[in-house]
Amino acid sequence: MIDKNLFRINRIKPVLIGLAGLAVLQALLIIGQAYFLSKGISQLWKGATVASQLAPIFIFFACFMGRQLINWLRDKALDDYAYNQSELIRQQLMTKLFNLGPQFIQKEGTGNTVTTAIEGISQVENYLHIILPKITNMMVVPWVVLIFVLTQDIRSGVVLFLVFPIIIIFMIVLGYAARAKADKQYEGFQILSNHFIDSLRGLETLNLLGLSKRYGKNVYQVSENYRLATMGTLKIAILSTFALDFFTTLSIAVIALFLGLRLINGEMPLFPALTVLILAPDFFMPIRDFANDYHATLNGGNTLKSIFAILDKENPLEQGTDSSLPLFQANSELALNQLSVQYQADKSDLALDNIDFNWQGFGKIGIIGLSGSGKSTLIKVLGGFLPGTNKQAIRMDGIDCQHLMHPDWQKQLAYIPQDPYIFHDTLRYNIAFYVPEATEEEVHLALEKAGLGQLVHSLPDGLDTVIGEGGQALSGGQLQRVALARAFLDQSRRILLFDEPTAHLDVETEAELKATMLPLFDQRLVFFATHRLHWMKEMDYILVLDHGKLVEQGTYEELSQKEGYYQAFVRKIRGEV
Ligand SMILES: Nc1ncnc2c1ncn2[C@@H]1O[C@H](COP(=O)(O)OP(=O)(O)OP(=O)(O)O)[C@@H](O)[C@H]1O
Repeated sequence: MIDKNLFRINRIKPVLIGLAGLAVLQALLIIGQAYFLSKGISQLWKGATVASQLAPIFIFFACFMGRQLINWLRDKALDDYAYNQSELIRQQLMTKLFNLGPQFIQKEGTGNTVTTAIEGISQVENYLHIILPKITNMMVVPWVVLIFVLTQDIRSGVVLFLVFPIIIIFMIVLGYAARAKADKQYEGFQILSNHFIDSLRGLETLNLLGLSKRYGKNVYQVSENYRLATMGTLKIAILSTFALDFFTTLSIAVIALFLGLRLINGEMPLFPALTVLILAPDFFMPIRDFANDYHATLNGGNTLKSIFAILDKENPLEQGTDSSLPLFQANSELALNQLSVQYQADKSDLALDNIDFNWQGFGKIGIIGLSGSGKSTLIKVLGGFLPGTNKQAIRMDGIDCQHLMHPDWQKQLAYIPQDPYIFHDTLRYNIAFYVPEATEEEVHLALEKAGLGQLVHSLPDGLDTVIGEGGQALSGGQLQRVALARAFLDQSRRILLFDEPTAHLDVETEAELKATMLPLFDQRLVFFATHRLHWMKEMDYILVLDHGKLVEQGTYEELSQKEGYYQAFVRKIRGEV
């Protein structure tokens, strides 16, 4: 019933101890309130004047105000605590997601990860804020009240004591049912998020194929399933609230009945009877509060569980990052030693199979092969997104490592894929992304080199024009130029990784872009994956991949003169075979 994950929150123990202290104080104030109210009323009943009862009435009000004050102080302290902790969890989650890399997000679904990181965190904040005081109150207040009731009237105390476990059992049973429903609801929510983001991404394709209406029905069905799951959770929540209210009200009525009968028979004086009667609802109040909010916070609890499940995931790229990696320079050496890559540990398929390759200094290395041959996978390994299967898969200037996910390495890289990521931000931010401290002149120079000079002048706000999703639309070629401008701006990034950068550009745009790109390759280590043959003439060395194997390597001249895989590939691409 009480979420174990809560105990993993930072500084939770002192907070729980503090809240328990406040709960004891609350309980004493509840008792004080009932005691002095009953005292005043019973004295007035006996004929005392109002003036003579001012002291108990005043203390009653003081206790009442004290309770409100404690609630206020507690809420304020918890506001800060819940906010700070949820921010901390968000940071931990983001760091973990960066460490787990793009493969993890691909597997989990972007929508799911985004929902967890954005919406989920605010649910966790709400959850912490609500659930912590409810738990401590439920653990403390009823018992302090019960001890006092026992001192006033043993029989009523026993009734309260006996009813309590029945209510707890009810809560547990309904809690399990609610959890099962909430899990289903959360699952529905995740499917809905993934579905929604996928639909948005594919909207253009769906429209082009005239399938948007049919797909709309699909979206409706997914959201309908989510609605049904939500209604199921609500039904259980309402049922459990009803059951709890019914049992607690019944118990209070039983106590009131017996107290009334004993009062009529003269077996009990008015003061203790009234005190017990006033205290009985307060005995049940914390558990009712907990149960009511339990359902409202189930999503927060579920999110916390799924966040911790992500945080607990073993970081595949953590080992072997201890030693620092040197800067890649003109005499540096990079070697791949029997590099193999496997996407799914449970499957035997290798995306790269025993690749051996040595390189010294700067230069341009073309990676060529048919679709699925492993070009992108090799680029991902070189970018540090994927590890090799063996511990010495990569050797950088004499340092062996299983992967290159290392800040020392990654800060030397510029990665230019087929669809470079453009942030919804200004053109300036997007270009100065690697070097935020770049001056206006430097940004302009990089833009000129990348062939974007004219574009900037035509944009409404120049460098401050917002691009990316929802901003000023740019063509595929212009987006590639933005990515190139990033690389031009940061001269310290000496390793360039291109993954089919021109794959979906037309021939003219590609030719223009090529002229822009080639000067960038000077004095850099360039890996250029493509299946467009004309790039190979510009390369110093070529790697030919086939089904994950490095089947041939050499200079353009060497490979062109040999009747090997490269020639076979060229013929295939030209449609000669
Ligand atoms: N995320 C992934 N999970 C599982 N398998 C993958 C994943 N990405 C690629 N693969 C598999 O790894 C192999 C190599 O794929 P890769 O994308 O590296 O080839 P490629 O040469 O870049 O292809 P293309 O030219 O079509 O981009 C393929 O068999 C592919 O199915």
